[in-house]
Amino acid sequence: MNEAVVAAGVSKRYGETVAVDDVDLSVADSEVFGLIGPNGAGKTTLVRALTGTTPVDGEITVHGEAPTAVDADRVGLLPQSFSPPARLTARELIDYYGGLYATARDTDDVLSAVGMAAAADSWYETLSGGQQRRVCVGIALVNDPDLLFLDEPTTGIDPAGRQSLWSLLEELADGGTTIVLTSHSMTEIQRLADRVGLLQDGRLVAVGTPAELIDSHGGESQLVIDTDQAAAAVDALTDADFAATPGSTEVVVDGVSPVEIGDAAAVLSTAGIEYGSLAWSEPSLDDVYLQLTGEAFAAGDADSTAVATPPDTPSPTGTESRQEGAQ
Ligand SMILES: Nc1ncnc2c1ncn2[C@@H]1O[C@H](COP(=O)(O)OP(=O)(O)OP(=O)(O)O)[C@@H](O)[C@H]1O
Repeated sequence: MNEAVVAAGVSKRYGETVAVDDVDLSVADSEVFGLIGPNGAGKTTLVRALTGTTPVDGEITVHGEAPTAVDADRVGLLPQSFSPPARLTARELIDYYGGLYATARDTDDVLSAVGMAAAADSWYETLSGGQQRRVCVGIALVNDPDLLFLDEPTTGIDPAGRQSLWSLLEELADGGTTIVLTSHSMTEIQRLADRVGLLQDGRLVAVGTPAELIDSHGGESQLVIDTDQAAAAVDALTDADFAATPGSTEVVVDGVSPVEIGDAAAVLSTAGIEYGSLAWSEPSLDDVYLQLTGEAFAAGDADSTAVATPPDTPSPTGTESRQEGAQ
């Protein structure tokens, strides 16, 4: 398989700050590579290095050439901070940036692909933040690149808009476009990326497919039982060979497969233990991120978990999700 991007021993210092620290990385043709990591980890600096917009130590090739020498018609870039002329309409901006390339996609196609057909004739400065970001994504796509760098493409875009941009990026990826994207949304990365690299303090500390990373660093699936009889529940579950640990009003059972949820419920019923809900979750990229960075997430970006409620008990108290993501 051909490599679209290869970085070897790439480092970047800003004075005393080591923004990128000896990173080796390769991205194959048609691959979607996601870069994750805390604020200040070096994601933007690495994207800037790979696109030749900042000089670095080390070796980088893009389509076999130095990033500054590569054919601009083949590469698209959405920087993290990008402010196109404010008093041009969305349509004029797509037209304008398209005119900078030898060939460009049809302006109306681009506008509709990024969900901006209806507001195409509004000045950029009058658009909402999310609409502005959509226009910027459109600008990055306008030359129909076969290699696309997107630095936090969906920041500020509402959930429906994000879903449609994810579909758009999936279509591009299915069509063979190589994509390097950064994101703080683990949902986004898990959905889009074939492989993921986690940067921390400038170093690439883990690389792999989402499944590989979850396998190595995500921990086990968990069943969380909401009950006032935590100690008795732990005793009963432990006797039945479940790995149960008590909390104040809950019991956490590690390593429970979906088919074992019913067995755990039966153990509780047999022991006469009342509970409010059973919430099952499998490890996700969020858990990998938490494990490797030691950071905690803010609320938001919840995905689904399976919840079972016993008969004749109060309504469930809610779901616990291990797929909460920082946005
Ligand atoms: N132009 C600059 N001058 C000085 N320091 C910089 C500059 N750009 C980035 N840095 C520093 O380099 C480090 C990496 O920053 P970078 O923007 O690459 O991180 P990031 O992972 O993209 O963060 P975020 O998730 O907040 O976007 C940070 O410590 C940042 O303060």
